[in-house]
Amino acid sequence: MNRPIRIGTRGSRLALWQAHHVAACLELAQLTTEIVIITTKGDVVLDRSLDKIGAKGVFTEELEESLRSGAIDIAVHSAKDVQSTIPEDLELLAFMEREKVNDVIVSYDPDLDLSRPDLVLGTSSTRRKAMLRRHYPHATTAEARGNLQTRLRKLEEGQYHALVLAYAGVHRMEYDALIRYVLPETQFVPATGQGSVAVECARSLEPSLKAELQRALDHEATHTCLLAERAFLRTMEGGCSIPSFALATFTETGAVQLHGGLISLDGQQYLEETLTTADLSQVEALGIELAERVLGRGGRQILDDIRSQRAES
Ligand SMILES: NCc1[nH]cc(CCC(=O)O)c1CC(=O)O
Repeated sequence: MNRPIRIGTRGSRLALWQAHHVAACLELAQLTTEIVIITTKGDVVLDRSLDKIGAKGVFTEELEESLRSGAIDIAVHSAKDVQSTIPEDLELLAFMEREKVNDVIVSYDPDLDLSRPDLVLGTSSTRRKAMLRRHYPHATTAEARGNLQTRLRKLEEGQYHALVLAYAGVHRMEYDALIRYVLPETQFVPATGQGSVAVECARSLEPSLKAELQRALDHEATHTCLLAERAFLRTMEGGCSIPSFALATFTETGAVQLHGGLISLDGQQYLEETLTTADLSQVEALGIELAERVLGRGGRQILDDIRSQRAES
């Protein structure tokens, strides 16, 4: 191809890091690139928490429109922000090698004491809020919307003692020096897709170009894990506003282990399951099975409770 690959991205610093990462991988494969910045609803509406904006794909919709119109060839997302079901005419072409998956606690205070009774932690994620209620019941959580830089400014202004964030974003933005604790991924199980970058394209993109892009960008082990996690998420009918969690990893013998579940908003009910398959063609079935078990053991009730609590607020 003799014209540059047009890479669509949101304009936040983390999104741009991801887009430049994609561009660098494509240039290694002798392709030329051009980055096209696209503003999404999630970037504009900053005064409401994500579960109140409600719509699926608040960070992805405008990018998907640009794929359809041909204004861009590929769209780059944090894999975590990609809805569990994407439109028929689009496809996820690649999942890039995953960064460390953990959530971390970030603070300007090097002596931050997590046991202080008046602890205020900034987060807008329903999963993190619920997990914090479970593991740090003495802590209060406060909304922390906006991009990483905005959240860090609020932290610096003293709106919270610390923020709970994904290691991947903190590291990519080079704020490692502010990390006070790395939360164990067995307890603070990450959101589906956390730490990976997803690359989306139109199904109609030229097949030979698709194959070339995939060779340059896709990380097979990450892709396999994300298929399991995303099948789980789809079956949970979740979206980012439901406090479900799932993490797939490879075992030493090359099998895929999926650990996932659901937590109630108050952190009181916690359902988790772990399933393993050595047959890598069955990882999506593994995700579906895990979600069905969680739903059957009381997860359906937790989801109904969350829906009725939301309807009241
Ligand atoms: N929902 C926002 C979002 N989407 C991806 C990341 C972090 C990087 C990643 O997981 O890929 C973040 C911020 C956060 O959760 O701290």
